[in-house]
Amino acid sequence: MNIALLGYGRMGKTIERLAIDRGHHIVLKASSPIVVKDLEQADIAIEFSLPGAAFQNITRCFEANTPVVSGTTGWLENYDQAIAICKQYDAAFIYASNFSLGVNLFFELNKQLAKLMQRFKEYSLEMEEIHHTKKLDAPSGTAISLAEQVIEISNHTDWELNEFGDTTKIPIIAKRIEDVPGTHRLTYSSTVDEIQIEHKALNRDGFALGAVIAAEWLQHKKGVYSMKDVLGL
Ligand SMILES: NC(=O)C1=CN([C@@H]2O[C@H](COP(=O)(O)OP(=O)(O)OC[C@H]3O[C@@H](n4cnc5c(N)ncnc54)[C@H](O)[C@@H]3O)[C@@H](O)[C@H]2O)C=CC1
Ligand SMILES: O=C(O)C1=N[C@H](C(=O)O)C[C@H](O)C1
Repeated sequence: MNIALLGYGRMGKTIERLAIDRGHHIVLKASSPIVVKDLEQADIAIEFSLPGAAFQNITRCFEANTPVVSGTTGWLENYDQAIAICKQYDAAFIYASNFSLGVNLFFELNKQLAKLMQRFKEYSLEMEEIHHTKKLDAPSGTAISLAEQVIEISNHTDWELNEFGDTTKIPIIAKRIEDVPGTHRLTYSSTVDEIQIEHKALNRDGFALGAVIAAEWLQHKKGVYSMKDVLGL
């Protein structure tokens, strides 16, 4: 495939390496806003940029009828509008807060555990996410996805960042430590014990490989999909 990389930072560069290993060609490396014409050589776009840039990049792809895979976090207040534009142009789109196989398996584990725990009121839940100090958004997109999965199943009504006061809300503690690629941990605590699940990324290759696999899967499709569709979960 001819791939346009929209965003050529830590993720863009990792995706480039893995995509070339899989026999693909990089035809665009964009680090600033694009126009429709920039996409004319591309079979697909992979978008990992900044929260303030993602919506415009994604909608340019819809206008160009270039299928787009996006992993940028922190822009989801515009997600519904993006989906409407995707449908208007009969385009193709996958967004995931986390493209790694491991985190997508962890999402399934999280839902199963939340279902099991919801009857047992003696346990309270808290979540922790740890990322490198260059990360712009908090909490992470993955932490928000995990919280939304629990909220759908349990009596929690919302999540809150670095606050513990309201027991109806899931506290998410966001820590920033040099060079950490991404760790997510959920802890159910009672007065006598703790049950904990954790996903720890060891580097960025899992995120990048998942995005390339999603792009290969999306190439000849129309419509809006998720990593659940790609992985058959
Ligand atoms: N969904 C997933 O699996 C993952 C998502 N992410 C997310 O991906 C995003 C990017 O992460 P990193 O690569 O670590 O960030 P980064 O800061 O290393 O790279 C972002 C790049 O976007 C460029 N950029 C700025 N404006 C642009 C525009 N208008 N169009 C295209 N590029 C533009 C910047 O110059 C920069 O090089 C973040 O939102 C992060 O949270 C990161 C890892 C995995
Ligand atoms: O910014 C990052 O680095 C990451 N961002 C994603 C998120 O916000 O969940 C995915 C991964 O944890 C790395």
